[in-house]
Amino acid sequence: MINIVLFGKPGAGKGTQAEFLKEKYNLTHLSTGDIFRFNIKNNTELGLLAKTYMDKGDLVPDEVTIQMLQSEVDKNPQSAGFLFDGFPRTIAQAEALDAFLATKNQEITATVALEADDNILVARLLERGKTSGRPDDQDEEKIRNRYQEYNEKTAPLMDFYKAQGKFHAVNGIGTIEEVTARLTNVFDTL
Ligand SMILES: Nc1ncnc2c1ncn2[C@@H]1O[C@H](COP(=O)(O)OP(=O)(O)O)[C@@H](O)[C@H]1O
Repeated sequence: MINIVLFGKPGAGKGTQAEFLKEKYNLTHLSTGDIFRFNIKNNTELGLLAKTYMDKGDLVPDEVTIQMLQSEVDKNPQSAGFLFDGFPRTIAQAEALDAFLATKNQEITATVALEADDNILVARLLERGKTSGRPDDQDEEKIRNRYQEYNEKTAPLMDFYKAQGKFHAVNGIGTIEEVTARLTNVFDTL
């Protein structure tokens, strides 16, 4: 069983690459952003709560996010492994994930980061905002706020996983196929 954290800034291409990787490696793809958006669409209590944070580009509180993620993992007891996308995004989430997996005699196998320059990513998100309908992609100020959240709360995770010897990075700039090939090279060593 392999459990991978797909890591990277907003717009780095995690969702796009996850679609391919989950098929090739037979992993259950869990995107916290997608799960929150599904809840917003269906007007659930969780969705209404998450929306107040997401629309501003703020992170949803840890307690809510951790609980949701754990319940999604528990919905897939037969899974051959998980591909976590957009989670963990804070040290508290990463610690909670380690503790939760340990209760199942599991662990994170590796964290694989997609790296790209902020200016390229902001341009990508504004482009995506034209068609995605996502409010957080349509306003440069909200996008900048997401990067601030990333720098303050998520970037420290790189050292967290490096300290465990689990951090790998690939260049996220190039065609989708080029980036997929780089990711596959790393996954095949795990
Ligand atoms: N692990 C998480 N912790 C807190 N908030 C989250 C988490 N994952 C997603 N979110 C919320 O959902 C929003 C969108 O996330 P996501 O779809 O992963 O897009 P992106 O990576 O492009 O920002 C985030 O800005 C945040 O508000």
